[in-house]
Amino acid sequence: MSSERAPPSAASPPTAAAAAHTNTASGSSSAVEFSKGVNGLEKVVLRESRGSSAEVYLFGGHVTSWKNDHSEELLFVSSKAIFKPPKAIRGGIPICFPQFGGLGSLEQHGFARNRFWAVDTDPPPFPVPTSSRAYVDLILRPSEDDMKIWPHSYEFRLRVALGPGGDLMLTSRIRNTNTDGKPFAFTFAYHTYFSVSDISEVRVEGLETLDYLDNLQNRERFTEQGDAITFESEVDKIYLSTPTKIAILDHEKKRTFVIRKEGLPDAVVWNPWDKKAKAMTDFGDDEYKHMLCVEAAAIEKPITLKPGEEWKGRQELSAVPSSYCSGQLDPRKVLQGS
Ligand SMILES: O=P(O)(O)OC[C@H]1O[C@@H](O)[C@H](O)[C@@H](O)[C@@H]1O
Repeated sequence: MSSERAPPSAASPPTAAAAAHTNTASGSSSAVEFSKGVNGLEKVVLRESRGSSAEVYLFGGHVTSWKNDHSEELLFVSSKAIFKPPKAIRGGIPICFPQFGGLGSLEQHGFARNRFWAVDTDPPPFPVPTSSRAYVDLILRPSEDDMKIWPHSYEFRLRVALGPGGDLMLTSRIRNTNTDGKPFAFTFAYHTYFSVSDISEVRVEGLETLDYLDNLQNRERFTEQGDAITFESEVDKIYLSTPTKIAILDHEKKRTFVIRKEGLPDAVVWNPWDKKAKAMTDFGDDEYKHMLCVEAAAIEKPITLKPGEEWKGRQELSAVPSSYCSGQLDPRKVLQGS
């Protein structure tokens, strides 16, 4: 197993101010910078030399921004998002753990998204080194109060990395550290809110013909028809045993998002549409038109870990220009290409 050299800031103390640094010699910003975000919440800014960037809040271990090298925001965050604990931030990439949705006794989507994470100053090495200096390692461990609602000891390590080409990679490593010999089971999702020009101009490729559980119909099981998925009303589906690549084609923006995932067999597709949008206090009435959640997840078969065991779940996002409108790009090639 090869070991990985940490970038200077990843080894810095977790206090934001102390860890922030700037490359004054070149005048350019450093790859990893710690600063204060909305309402003084601590955040980490990742920057790649070609101009792409990402932001991660320690509250929730929550990615709130991912920009390409033209400084275009690729994730949706609601203009009404409340950056105030304990409510999870509306948009970006909330982490759903140890429970997806209402599938258990815990609060909706579990508690990881509204806990304060710490910077992990000494993460165990990855088998394959991250090919970027722009990354940060975070860690979540249970508090005493957490143990009362979910009586398990664990270490949840999250690496957020920005690749040289602007790809955004999230790797979660969850280890059972119970000392009582007990296994635990959990469900999980990277609840990614993609920014889209107009939901009615968007299609999702890669989920056709698959079985799904419809959250709008008591999670009854259905089979998707052959056509690519388009949107004209509320949707809340858990697609099962999905391929490792899913594409979101935004015709109007001429942009395709590609989601690559490992260890996450399921994929949730969610858009609240107009009625639910109005019912959410931290979501603008018309904002449903400009977002789509496609969530790499492990839901149908919960992950079980014995003490000492570790699970890894990874998602990699890229945004590529597409000329699909003019018929030059076959969406299937997006899915089949490497
Ligand atoms: O409002 P929350 O808790 O962030 O959840 C938003 C949505 O998240 C999706 O993942 C669920 O499938 C939906 O059922 C849910 O409404």
